[in-house]
Amino acid sequence: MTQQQQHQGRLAFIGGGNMAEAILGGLLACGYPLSQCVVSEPIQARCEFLQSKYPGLQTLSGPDANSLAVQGSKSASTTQSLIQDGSIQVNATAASTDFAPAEVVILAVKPQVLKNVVVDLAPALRALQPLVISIAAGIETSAIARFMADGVDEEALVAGSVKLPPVIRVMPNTPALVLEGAAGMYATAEATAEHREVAESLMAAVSKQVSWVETESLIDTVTGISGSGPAYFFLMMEAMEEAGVKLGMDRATAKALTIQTCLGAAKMAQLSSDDLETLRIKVTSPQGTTDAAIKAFEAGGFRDLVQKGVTAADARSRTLAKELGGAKL
Ligand SMILES: O=C(O)[C@@H]1CCC=N1
Repeated sequence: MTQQQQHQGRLAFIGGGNMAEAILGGLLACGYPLSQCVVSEPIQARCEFLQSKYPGLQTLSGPDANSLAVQGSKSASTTQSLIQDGSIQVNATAASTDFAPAEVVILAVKPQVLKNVVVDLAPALRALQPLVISIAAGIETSAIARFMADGVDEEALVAGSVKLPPVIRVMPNTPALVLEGAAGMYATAEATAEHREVAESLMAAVSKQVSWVETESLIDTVTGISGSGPAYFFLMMEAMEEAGVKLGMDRATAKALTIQTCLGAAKMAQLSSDDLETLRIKVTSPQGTTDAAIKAFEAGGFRDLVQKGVTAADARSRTLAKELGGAKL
């Protein structure tokens, strides 16, 4: 049994966008049971798309969809009545409308709506104590804890009479869609070793690289490197394709050569025991063609530019944290 298959508990995805789909698709590809997954997604057309792609998947849409996804449905008749009163639509095969409360809740909504979503779910989360995994960029675990504590006396929290669920923050990236993701993870002190293992096994289904960071601020740096990173490589590839076209090559050839070069370089970097600098030097004959290109890049301040780009993403992640998580409820 692979590590990815170890945890097979009830999973609730809150938000059914690209990243949720990537994680779900990867888990199913690794043998995770479809009947254990439920997706709450406000856009009905998106639910239908997910249903057609993953036949039998339970998707929920409507005002109570998030809490139903977390709390589960005690019986098919409960679900039926919810459909009849029009407040919720449950798309599932009749046999699987009865589902248990979530053991893991994956918060996969845009950072801008995370606060409202978590505040709405707060009583259910406190009652059920699932492992909460957030993939929202920029929202700190302390903010998520504050949203989950909505309406609770500070004293009750301090005294421990009200407990908040453990939170693990993940910054995945879109190559997860093709099972080649890279993810950074941060766990709060409340998360146990078992919680960490569950979160890691879920993310490992779609990520070839899963790295834990010891301080939460490093999640902002993960965002600057691997979260936003695919776009940097796409930009580089766009520029190389364009350069080929300007030099007289047809676009399709320039694109294909660029993509395979990027893939080949990444694979070499991954498989070789040489460091990145040595790999570069091995391609670069003295006074040769690569040497000419690298000199042009260095003269244009390439490294400094990359530093600036990564730093800008890191800084934006920190600003998002202040904008979206900082305000007291
Ligand atoms: O650009 C963004 O805000 C998100 C976070 C990392 C990748 N995309």
